[in-house]
Amino acid sequence: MLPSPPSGTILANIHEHLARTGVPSYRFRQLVLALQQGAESFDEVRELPEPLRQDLSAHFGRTILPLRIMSVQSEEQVEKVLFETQAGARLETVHSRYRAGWSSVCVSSQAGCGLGCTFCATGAMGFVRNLSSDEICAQVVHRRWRTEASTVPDSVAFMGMGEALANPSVFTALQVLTSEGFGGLSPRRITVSTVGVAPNLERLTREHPQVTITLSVHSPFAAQRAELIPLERRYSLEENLSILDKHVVDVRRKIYLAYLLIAGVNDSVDHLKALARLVEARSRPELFHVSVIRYNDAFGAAPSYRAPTLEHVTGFVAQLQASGVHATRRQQFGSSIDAACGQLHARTALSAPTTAR
Ligand SMILES: C[S@@+](CC[C@H](N)C(=O)[O-])C[C@H]1O[C@@H](n2cnc3c(N)ncnc32)[C@H](O)[C@@H]1O
Ligand code: SF4
Repeated sequence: MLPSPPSGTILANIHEHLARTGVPSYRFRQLVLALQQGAESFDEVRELPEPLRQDLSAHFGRTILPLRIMSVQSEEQVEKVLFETQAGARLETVHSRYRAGWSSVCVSSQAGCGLGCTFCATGAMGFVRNLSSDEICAQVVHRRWRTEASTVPDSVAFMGMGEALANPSVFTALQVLTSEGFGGLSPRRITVSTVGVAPNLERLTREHPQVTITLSVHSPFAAQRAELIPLERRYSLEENLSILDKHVVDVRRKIYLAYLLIAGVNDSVDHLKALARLVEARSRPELFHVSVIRYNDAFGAAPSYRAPTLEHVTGFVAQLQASGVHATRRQQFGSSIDAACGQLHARTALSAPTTAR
């Protein structure tokens, strides 16, 4: 027996329509199974009788997935896809394949972002709109990254375009993705990265306690953090950290603190020491892991920003470790096709040939 799909999703609307028109519930199960196996239109669900397929197409349109591929760019194991929603908004999704067949998808939660962080290409675009839960889930289950072995990628990161915790539909998407019978993904394999929308961070810890959380820190000093991440003025780093302090005690799961290194801006010894003190002050410091990110050139970001040298990044990580902080450098791929952290701006179609399928 399938659980009822979360309301507001296309699955819920189909479920309701089938029940209202007296269609037996096993037809809905057949449809969900076909979707999990890659069907994208009602026509493709051959298990359903033709009149039912026609009725569903008439009510919901031919395509079940609400995204159309506009262009694809690849670099080694990374593929960036520019999608367009049915309403014409554009967003990018990045799929990576690692050794041993592991794959990961980095999804967008918004078209653009309204939070205006000064180092981020998506922030420079401004806010276009929140993506619906269907548009978010469609990025995860898209048949482009389906393999014979699995219908969904091994892990999902909300690290694409937008601030996930500024979009309430992300909560519905998490429900769908983690529900047995629908996405079926382990919440531990989902990461939500946020600059810290405190009330929704608290909600995330309550409703999805097993989801992995990354909080973007980027400066241990409030005044500077507010320059880099204007949302600091509304929800401070301290407020967000105190939510996480409680959460780690409750769930004993690792929390990631992202620290973006920009040369000459936030990479000094004073920054390092203050960051180490910030971690030491946590309720369970051993459960906080600092993930150091080297700045990627980002379209529309402050022109003076530069990436520190690799040696400097490695040294920063080593010194954090020497201070007793769990820290590593985040490996990044795809920068030559603007697919790395902070580089997504959904303008690929202007320069890239369409190789959609
Ligand atoms: C694009 S954001 C999306 C998730 C969420 N809005 C956030 O900021 O945490 C994902 C990660 O990319 C980082 N990022 C943004 N701009 C970057 C840049 N130019 N270079 C490297 N990382 C960047 C963010 O700080 C964040 O840790
Ligand atoms: S870093 Fe995250 S919150 Fe800031 S502008 Fe970019 S997507 Fe938005």
